Amino acid sequence: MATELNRIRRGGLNCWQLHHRGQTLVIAEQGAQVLEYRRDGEPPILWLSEQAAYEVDQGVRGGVPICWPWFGALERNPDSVQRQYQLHEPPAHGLVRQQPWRLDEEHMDKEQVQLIFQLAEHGDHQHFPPVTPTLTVTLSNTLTLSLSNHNHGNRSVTLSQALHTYLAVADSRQITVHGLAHTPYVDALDDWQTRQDDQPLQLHQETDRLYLQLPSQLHVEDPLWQRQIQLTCRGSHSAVIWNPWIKKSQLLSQFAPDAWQRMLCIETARVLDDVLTLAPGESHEMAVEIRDNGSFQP
Ligand SMILES: O=P(O)(O)OC[C@H]1O[C@H](O)[C@H](O)[C@@H](O)[C@@H]1O
Repeated sequence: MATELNRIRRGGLNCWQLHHRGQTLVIAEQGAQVLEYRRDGEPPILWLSEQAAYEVDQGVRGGVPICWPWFGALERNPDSVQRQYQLHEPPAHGLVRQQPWRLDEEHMDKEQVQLIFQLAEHGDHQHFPPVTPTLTVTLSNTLTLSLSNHNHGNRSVTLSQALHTYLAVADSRQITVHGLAHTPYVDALDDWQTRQDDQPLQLHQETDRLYLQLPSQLHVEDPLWQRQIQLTCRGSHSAVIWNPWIKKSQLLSQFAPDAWQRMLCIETARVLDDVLTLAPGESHEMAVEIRDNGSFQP
């Protein structure tokens, strides 16, 4: 099929659907949230909840929500991030997941398509720092998401952020994540203690870890789907790995009780010691390339 970009509706949300080089990508304007990424005839690369609600003012469970200008609970962020906001009940994962974004630029050729999204109503939000976030989505035979920030104010700004990537897996109990051994992580489920493993990660229970000092490449081996997904990161040395497992799944919105078996979040981030400080006039780019390497030798 030739390259095609169409405006579509998913429930109450305006979205863009892109077909290019045997791949399909769907992006909601709300939150500039990538919802789907798949190769024709193959299992999806990104996980999207079968219970997803496509409603205005509600983040969609799955795909790649953008967490910005803080990640997770604001009170768990370093003081340099927290002190910039005086909010009564700050929402988890910042301020832009439910905001309208707009497609500002599109560039297409035979090799790749690039879509550039900007926040639509940046100036109207009194709590935003003087920083413009931009999401650039590049689809070649891989998907690259790049979140850039430009400080247009006259004071330094510190923020935390994440591309909260939900990967689809055949069975989360069977996968192995390479690249995490000997890397310190903060375990959000164990009193925020710092730990380290000497083996590649395999999941046996609820997992919520903030890895620091990461290498630029991680690999997810999925023996049942006989494929390896490679994540290559730029402009980030931290990532959050999350799977809610059995009990927590029952508390989550838009999440089937057994959906934990079909997903794993690897969230390219700037968190904890890796938060991002931008001087006036400074810009920064954090990107993740998601590549399906196909089959691998176990
Ligand atoms: O339910 P949400 O606000 O989308 O957050 C979903 C998850 O995001 C991250 O991975 C956090 O580390 C988890 O603690 C959190 O539960």
